[in-house]
Amino acid sequence: MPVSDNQLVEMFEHVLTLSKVTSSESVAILKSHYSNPRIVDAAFNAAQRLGAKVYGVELPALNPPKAMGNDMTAYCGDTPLTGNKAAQTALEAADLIVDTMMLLHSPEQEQILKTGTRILLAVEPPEVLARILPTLEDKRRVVAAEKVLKTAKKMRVTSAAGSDFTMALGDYPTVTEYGFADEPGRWDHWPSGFLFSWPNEESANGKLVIDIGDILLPFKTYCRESITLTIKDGFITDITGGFEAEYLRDYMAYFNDPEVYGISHVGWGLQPRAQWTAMGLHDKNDGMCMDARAFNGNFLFSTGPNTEVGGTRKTPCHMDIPLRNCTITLDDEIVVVNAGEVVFPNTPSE
Ligand SMILES: O=c1ccc(O)c[nH]1
Ligand SMILES: [Fe+2]
Repeated sequence: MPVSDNQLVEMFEHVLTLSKVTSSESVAILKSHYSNPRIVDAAFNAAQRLGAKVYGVELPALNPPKAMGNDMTAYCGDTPLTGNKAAQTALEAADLIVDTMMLLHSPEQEQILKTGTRILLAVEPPEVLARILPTLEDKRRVVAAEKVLKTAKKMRVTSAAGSDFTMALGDYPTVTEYGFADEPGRWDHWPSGFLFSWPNEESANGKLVIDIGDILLPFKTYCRESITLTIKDGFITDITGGFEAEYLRDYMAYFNDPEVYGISHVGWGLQPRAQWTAMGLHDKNDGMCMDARAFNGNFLFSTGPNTEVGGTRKTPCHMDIPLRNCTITLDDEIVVVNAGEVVFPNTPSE
């Protein structure tokens, strides 16, 4: 439902406070013409209320010739910041950047983070920002899971639908998203509440069944008939099923790039306030549907680029695919999700 301007400013004040913004800091509001002006204004006002030095950086939009649709997560790589050294310098000067235009996981974003600048992405509709307003409990829950994932050497994912997928872990970092950027050099996304890592190169093998009701992003569709993916040595080698499989095959083939079939980040959702059903209540252009990525107990896997963690796959085509009812096991013994229920670390869901 509609969120008032006043509530929006109060929420930004809450999240910027959790992000440890102080009156001795500078806050840059990064925007483009397609940013939500109400979010831009609320971020400006909230940062000023906290006494920070606030400034805006506006970048002209970039429309890559092969990009389709309006979901910014669909097409990774170059961004409106690419090549704009002056703007990047202005952004690196900030202690915290509120990104309302979506730098995604671009190389420029990584360079900015390396200077110690914090980045908070906020592009979802105000109703979603309100329903999944970050809390310290969100951080506690996600960080508790991070302790388990970051020491794991192997992940196995199974499901009654027929998935049986394994991979080695450890070569890439673990990334947490709990909704606020409270540590130097941290990127986070409000709203969120999940964590992920990447399979060691060429180690992902097996079968993943995208079952009825599972979600395909950026299509923003609930699968109506199952799709079976065969994965060999880190790459999808076969996509079978009916119409949904044909649509996915056609979309990925459009990029004419073998790297689109690479398995990218893998992890699970830990946000009880995110709902599997939420996507069905929004238009496709309302945002990127973080409910789908964060709902409690999903297995979220993705395809395509892995440059943000030093990988070599720079392909622009990025799919995020959250599955329900999976069992995720780490190192053959620690079950973190059992048939879609978060079971370890045992943390009370709100
Ligand atoms: O918050 C996000 C959004 C998209 C994505 O691919 C990862 N994390
Ligand atoms: Fe992703």
